[in-house]
Amino acid sequence: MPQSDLVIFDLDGTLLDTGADLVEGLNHALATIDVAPFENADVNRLVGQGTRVMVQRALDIRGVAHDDEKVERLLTVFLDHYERSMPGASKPYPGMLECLDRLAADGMKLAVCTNKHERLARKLLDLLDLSSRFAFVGGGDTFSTRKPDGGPILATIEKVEGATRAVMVGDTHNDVDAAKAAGVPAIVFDFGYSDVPVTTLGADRVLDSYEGLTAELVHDMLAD
Ligand SMILES: O=C(O)COP(=O)(O)O
Ligand SMILES: [Mg+2]
Repeated sequence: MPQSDLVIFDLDGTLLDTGADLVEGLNHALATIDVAPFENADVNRLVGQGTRVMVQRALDIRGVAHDDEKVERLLTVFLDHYERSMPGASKPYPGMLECLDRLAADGMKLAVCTNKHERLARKLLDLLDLSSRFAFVGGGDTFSTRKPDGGPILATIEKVEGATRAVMVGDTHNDVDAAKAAGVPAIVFDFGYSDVPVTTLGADRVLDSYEGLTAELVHDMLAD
């Protein structure tokens, strides 16, 4: 089996602009208990640790007391609505498809490591006709830990046959911290859902568009 370099992508805020659909689904769930809706711009303080944490954060921000049962009930309403509405307005960021094409043309393997439920991630990628581009897709419930732990990154590398070295591409501290914990170089995009300036995250490279993500950059980073 020839060795391939692997580029691991985060999903929400990195491959796909999913924020409006996540906020819409959240608002649908919150409306059932008369909690005021959020704006799309609030996605940065809500998304990142999976949908259960998104619901908990929303209730915390609104000052609504919650127990496991309340969170579970809202999560079920959210998931049902979100999944039925897919793909909604979720779409690739500009230049993403061309980027995947050129990395694959260079012989690189591609994978997804997201904190989104694996089922939701796979379904969304299927509906957008993107699944065949990835050698492996793992979600927040695929492994025993989730980002910012390094485990999911190491497990993703193991799952992709022939992959020994990888670069992680993401949008938040979860991605950079997970990459560091796994000993893998990190690239962050500045157009995603980080709640702090991405320049403070400690990534090896900060990019403002997919145009800058070239096979040459990945080779350089792996050679460093
Ligand atoms: O759904 C989330 O909360 C985070 O998803 P991500 O890891 O793909 O950014
Ligand atoms: Mg993300």
